[in-house]
Amino acid sequence: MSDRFLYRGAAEDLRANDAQWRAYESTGHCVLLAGPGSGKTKTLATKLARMLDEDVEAPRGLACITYNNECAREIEQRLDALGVSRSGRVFVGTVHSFSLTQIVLPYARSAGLGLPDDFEVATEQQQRQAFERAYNRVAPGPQTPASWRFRANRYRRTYVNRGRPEWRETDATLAALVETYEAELRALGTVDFDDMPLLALRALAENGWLRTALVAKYPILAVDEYQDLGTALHSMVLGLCFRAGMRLFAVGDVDQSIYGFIGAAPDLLRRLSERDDVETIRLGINYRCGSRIVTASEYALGEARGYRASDGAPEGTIYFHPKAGTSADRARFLVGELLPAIQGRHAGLRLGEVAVLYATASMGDEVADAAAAAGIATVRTDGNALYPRGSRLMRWLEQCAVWCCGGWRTGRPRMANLVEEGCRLFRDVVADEDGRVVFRRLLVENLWAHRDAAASLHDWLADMDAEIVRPMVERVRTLAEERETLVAFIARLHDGDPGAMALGDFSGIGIGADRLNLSTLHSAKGREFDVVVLFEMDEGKLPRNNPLQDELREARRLFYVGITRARKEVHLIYGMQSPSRFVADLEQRLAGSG
Ligand SMILES: Nc1ncnc2c1ncn2[C@@H]1O[C@H](COP(=O)(O)OP(=O)(O)OP(=O)(O)O)[C@@H](O)[C@H]1O
Repeated sequence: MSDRFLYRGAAEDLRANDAQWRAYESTGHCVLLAGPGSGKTKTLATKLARMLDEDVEAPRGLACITYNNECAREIEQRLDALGVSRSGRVFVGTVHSFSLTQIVLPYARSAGLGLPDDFEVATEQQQRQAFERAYNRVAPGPQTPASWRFRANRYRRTYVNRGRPEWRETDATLAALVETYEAELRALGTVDFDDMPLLALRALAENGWLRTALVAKYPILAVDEYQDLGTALHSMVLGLCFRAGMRLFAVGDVDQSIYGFIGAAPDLLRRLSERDDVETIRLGINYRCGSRIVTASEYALGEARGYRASDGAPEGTIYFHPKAGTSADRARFLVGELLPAIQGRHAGLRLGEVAVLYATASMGDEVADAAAAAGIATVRTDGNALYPRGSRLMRWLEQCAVWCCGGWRTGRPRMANLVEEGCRLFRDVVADEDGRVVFRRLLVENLWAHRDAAASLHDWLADMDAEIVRPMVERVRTLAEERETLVAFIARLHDGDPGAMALGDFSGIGIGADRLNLSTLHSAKGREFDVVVLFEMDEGKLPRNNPLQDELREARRLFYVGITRARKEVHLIYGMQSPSRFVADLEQRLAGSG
């Protein structure tokens, strides 16, 4: 089969599942409501490939908005596997990058956004200082600027239409604080992350020609993880799809909404799915989890959804581990007793197939310490990781490091893929064939000259930054934040012992096959493992003490997301005297179900 039609082969997997097939065959606005492991990403990617081939004529294309860069990568990789060629017809990225690269950067001036031509994305330090100045001017109250900043940003994301009375009436102080803060940013000639969708929305709302231009370029808009994307994206969808004529293909799961605390509003997905002009399809089979884990997950959620495991799925097991002592004692139990027992049960199980999930990064410190003491390698995806795992630039550099540490000999990763991903990262600079040739030469020369696993990581990164990243980022404003991550990491290495971490250590970080995964529950979303250990599932930790109703519901959904990451085994570890109400409830219900 030619590459162009690979998706038709992949579509055969969907045929036996009536709901997936209907989504694949849909012709109008379609919303796919899909529980964990139900194949929503698989269906979405196959449908994207089909729409691109059959419904949209080149040079028009389609845009797919995802929750974060990690999800964008996942979709890009699946599209690659389906043979979707990398022309400029497909946009895959976050709502922020869509707003910035497709609307604000190209049209800021003609859409009358009042930004200087050379506006920049503010660094974290500039944002913090701008907020402190705004805080001093508005003098909102006794708490710290940091706590006001969190609330102000949530307010900004929630009330996106400043023309409506709610903007000022709901909380006049927060409205004033936001406006003063934004004015401070503009005085520096900068915008911040949250500005991007808001500015894009304003540009679209005020300029009919811009909506027309966007619909001409992207007649189809796909949205993944809709429940987590918030009000700005929803308003954009309403304007572009239900007024300007883009066709919508949206995917999400209200039960997996875990970002309400920063302004996501799962109800928007529900409302979308209830519209008369939308075909709503629900997927009911969970292809990931064993049948007992599917049952447990519904108990954990506290709602019956009628999901079932696929035919022939193994049963799966839930284990409860109440343990006396401190959380450090429980971490040592996990590493010293539980892990060997798990590995004993599953011959050949790689550590990368096991994940330890917890509510906050500090709980991960306990496990990381215990693992380090026992000589077990870990890979962390939480706020205390060496750097944010979501950073595309860092992930690309990791892969470059793998190449320098022997990949050049084994062909894993292939240089062609490094060039491809680099071109994608720096796409505003490496725009045409000539640019690609120059970029390829630059990359090959640099990596070839740095093939030494024992080299100092600090020096290697500093060289990569000076030779490749900085010159590129100076011309790609969208990557300013990514480079900040890199610069901060280089500074951290320098403040420690610059020679202490070798390139070989860094190249191993990205390859988790033999490393135990440590992650917050939030960062585990969308991932899957054979065995999941939920660590510190105590009342007061999940949920936190005295939760508000909304917080309690969101904590429950977080618990649900954790359980549904597992294919074969779920382990719950908690203090003997303080099990979370979710754990106690689950144990009782499972006992009752026999
Ligand atoms: N029709 C199908 N037949 C067989 N396997 C399938 C089918 N649909 C999906 N799967 C498999 O089920 C697993 C989960 O699919 P996918 O990652 O697309 O789920 P998801 O709905 O995005 O999950 P989550 O919301 O939990 O992240 C994958 O391994 C996928 O290949």
